[in-house]
Amino acid sequence: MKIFSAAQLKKADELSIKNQNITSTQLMERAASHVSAEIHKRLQNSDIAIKIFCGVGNNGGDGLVIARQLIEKGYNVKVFVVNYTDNRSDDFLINYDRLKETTNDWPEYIKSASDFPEIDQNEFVIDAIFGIGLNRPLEGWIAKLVDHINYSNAFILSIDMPSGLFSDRIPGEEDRVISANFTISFQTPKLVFFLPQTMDFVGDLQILDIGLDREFLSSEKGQAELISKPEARLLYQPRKSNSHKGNYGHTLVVGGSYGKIGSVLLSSKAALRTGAGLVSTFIPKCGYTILQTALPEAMVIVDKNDEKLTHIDHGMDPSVICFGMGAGKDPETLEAFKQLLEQTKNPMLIDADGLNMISEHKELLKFLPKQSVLTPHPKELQRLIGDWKDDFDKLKKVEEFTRNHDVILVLKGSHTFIFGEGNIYINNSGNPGMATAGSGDVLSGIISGLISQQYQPLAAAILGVYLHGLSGDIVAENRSYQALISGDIAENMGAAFQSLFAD
Ligand SMILES: NC(=O)C1=CN([C@@H]2O[C@H](COP(=O)(O)OP(=O)(O)OC[C@H]3O[C@@H](n4cnc5c(N)ncnc54)[C@H](O)[C@@H]3O)[C@@H](O)[C@H]2O)[C@@H](O)CC1
Ligand SMILES: Nc1ncnc2c1ncn2[C@@H]1O[C@H](COP(=O)(O)OP(=O)(O)O)[C@@H](O)[C@H]1O
Ligand SMILES: [K+]
Repeated sequence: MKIFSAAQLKKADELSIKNQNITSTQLMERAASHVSAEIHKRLQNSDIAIKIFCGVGNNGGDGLVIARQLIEKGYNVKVFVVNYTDNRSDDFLINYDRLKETTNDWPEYIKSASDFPEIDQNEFVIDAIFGIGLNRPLEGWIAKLVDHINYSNAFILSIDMPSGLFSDRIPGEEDRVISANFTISFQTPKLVFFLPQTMDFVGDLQILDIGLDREFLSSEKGQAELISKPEARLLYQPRKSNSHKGNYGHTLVVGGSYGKIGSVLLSSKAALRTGAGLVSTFIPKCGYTILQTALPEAMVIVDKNDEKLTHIDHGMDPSVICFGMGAGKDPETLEAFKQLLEQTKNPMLIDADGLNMISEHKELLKFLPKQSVLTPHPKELQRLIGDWKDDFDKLKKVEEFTRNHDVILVLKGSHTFIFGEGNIYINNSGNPGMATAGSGDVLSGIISGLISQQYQPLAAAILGVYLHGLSGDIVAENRSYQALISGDIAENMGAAFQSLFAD
């Protein structure tokens, strides 16, 4: 699903009104009807007290329509107009009149802090104060109202955006933003719903299709693309029945040091479980018995050195080399890594200490094979590209980096971002149970396993990240977040592949 900017969404609204020959009031009615239907489905005529806070723009207009429709269904609704200005949008005014025709319990006006209503923690608050029209931080009593709502501990549903959240910048520390439990947003998600600095304001997220112009939505380039099952499915390449292991490539996993052989084991197992035809490992001697015992399906070649990598003379022609997990940064390992980079022409996957060595020796960047996949977590990224001002600045810097070095970059996190070929992809699978040692090693193996099967590196990164999260989700469902360990993610790849086509 594409992610659009506020300006693009406004354009989509205008085009839809023109091409569908409807008024903006009708579009608002349609959008808000979807929301009230959704609320009705969940509340099932409960007698919970609903307080709806409406701004005086179109987000407030949505709130008024939702109020009217819920009142018509018999819900216990109280409407408050957050009167931050005496100007009103046309559709606010139209829907204000319509609301008055529906109820004698007219909206109350909030013009200062003394007008704030009490909000009980058992009530249901609908936040329709500001949507994508917010263009400056909330001030004075409106900022206080946001605190008042947040501190009430009531359940908060935000319409389109949590009020106070900008669609194109990070709020400052002093800025007030509604902390929603649930956000229902129109047509497409907004980029800030996925950034680490702003995602917590959103709560659970639901996107409602309000029937905006299809032609525009499909032809316009988004700011980013959200990767869920339908998008991941499109990248999948079926296996031919008339095939053999040679068709699925050879993944060489290079890494490990004394006490960290497990990382190579995790990556190698993940590559095999993802479908690589052959998997070999190149490790220090101390890992030989461990690997041969724990993973008999993999071949093992060892370094001359017992405890670290010093000469990576693998003598093979692998489809892809996955480098760095547990490798350490010993000067001899650094030298061996440099030679490996110089010798390798195919795209590589570089993780962990591979990334750290590049960060400390930026001259290595020029030896990176084109279209290699780098998989940093945020700390590794900071070592690689330096500091950033905020998450938007980070996106810009990573885009520049991937362009300058012709690489794919997988920025791991609760929503992993994939950068490549001028686009940003945001992963929508995964869960906090995956915040556990070694889950990054498993991801490296999965992506490498896909590259070895001739997926393009960018497609391998997107599909690999999605499947990794999906596998983690299936494990967490059966075992809980706490009990999930990274080996489970690799073991469970079968269920992830099956689930890709299950519905
Ligand atoms: N046809 C349409 O236009 C549709 C619009 N929809 C709704 O319309 C919303 C956008 O509506 P608007 O463009 O009216 O904008 P908002 O309702 O988000 O904001 C209203 C106005 O408040 C002013 N404002 C911004 N920041 C402020 C601040 N800090 N303090 C005081 N005033 C401030 C701005 O002038 C802004 O236009 C969407 O988020 C969505 O909820 C939906 O009904 C779908 C259809
Ligand atoms: N809260 C979370 N939600 C979803 N995925 C997560 C979460 N925390 C971590 N992950 C995933 O787990 C992996 C952790 O990788 P990494 O930090 O390299 O760990 P390690 O070094 O232990 O292997 C990444 O793929 C990341 O996206
Ligand atoms: K809102």
